Amino acid sequence: MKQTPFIAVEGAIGAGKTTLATMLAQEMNIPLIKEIVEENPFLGKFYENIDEWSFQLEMFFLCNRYKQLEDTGLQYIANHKPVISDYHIYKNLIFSERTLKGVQRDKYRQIYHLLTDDLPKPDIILYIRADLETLLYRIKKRERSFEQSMDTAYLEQLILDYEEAMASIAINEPSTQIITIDGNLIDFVENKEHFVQIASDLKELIHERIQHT
Ligand SMILES: Nc1ncnc2c1ncn2[C@@H]1O[C@H](COP(=O)(O)OP(=O)(O)OP(=O)(O)O)[C@@H](O)[C@H]1O
Ligand SMILES: Nc1nc(=O)c2ncn([C@H]3C[C@H](O)[C@@H](CO)O3)c2[nH]1
Repeated sequence: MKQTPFIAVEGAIGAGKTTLATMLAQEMNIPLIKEIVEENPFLGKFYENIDEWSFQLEMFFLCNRYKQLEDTGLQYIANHKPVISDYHIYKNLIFSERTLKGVQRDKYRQIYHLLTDDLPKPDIILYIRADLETLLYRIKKRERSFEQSMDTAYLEQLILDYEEAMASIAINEPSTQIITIDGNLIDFVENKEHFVQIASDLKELIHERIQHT
């Protein structure tokens, strides 16, 4: 087991991944690998017409994350340096299995495995589990214009897909440790004690992993 962990923060849209990953990177003084959102040319179009734009959008996310994680592997993981990201590569499949259909979905799956099977995978996932009401509130609060017309059913389904995906990782990748955070009750933005607790649990887990190396 590696001593220097690769940590990923995950959760459905608006769960607080970027916020928490940024706070932890600062607290632990480790580099942050962050999703590129603002420069994404397809997101706005995608939310207007999912069927029309899903393939371009999913491929765009996949290519960007592939490049980022390839660089992360070379720069940090190969040199045993800890790092935290605000996503797990697996989220590409969580989304694409919902948004793509037929031949496009089959082709995407093949490309996904070709590109990602040998990429570094996180040792620890911080999974922020939040319900529909919480996510809708945060998406509204964040005010990204293209997300305001998001179909509630899409988000509701995504919450279920995330639950399934985390359960599947827990079974199929037993070396990956998942810490689940109750995103409805734990407010690491407004409540300092909540953040301190998350950081302390994470540090303890990292310490335990080192002890068992
Ligand atoms: N625990 C929390 N309590 C209160 N507000 C929060 C919490 N976490 C995040 N927020 C707020 O919710 C909004 C969404 O957070 P953030 O952008 O970190 O989510 P995300 O999971 O990275 O989103 P995306 O899936 O779109 O990448 C932000 O305005 C953030 O300040
Ligand atoms: N379809 C689709 N596939 C992805 O892999 C993916 N990753 C993130 N997103 C959406 C959620 C936020 O609106 C916004 C920022 O996270 O982008 C995605 N949408």
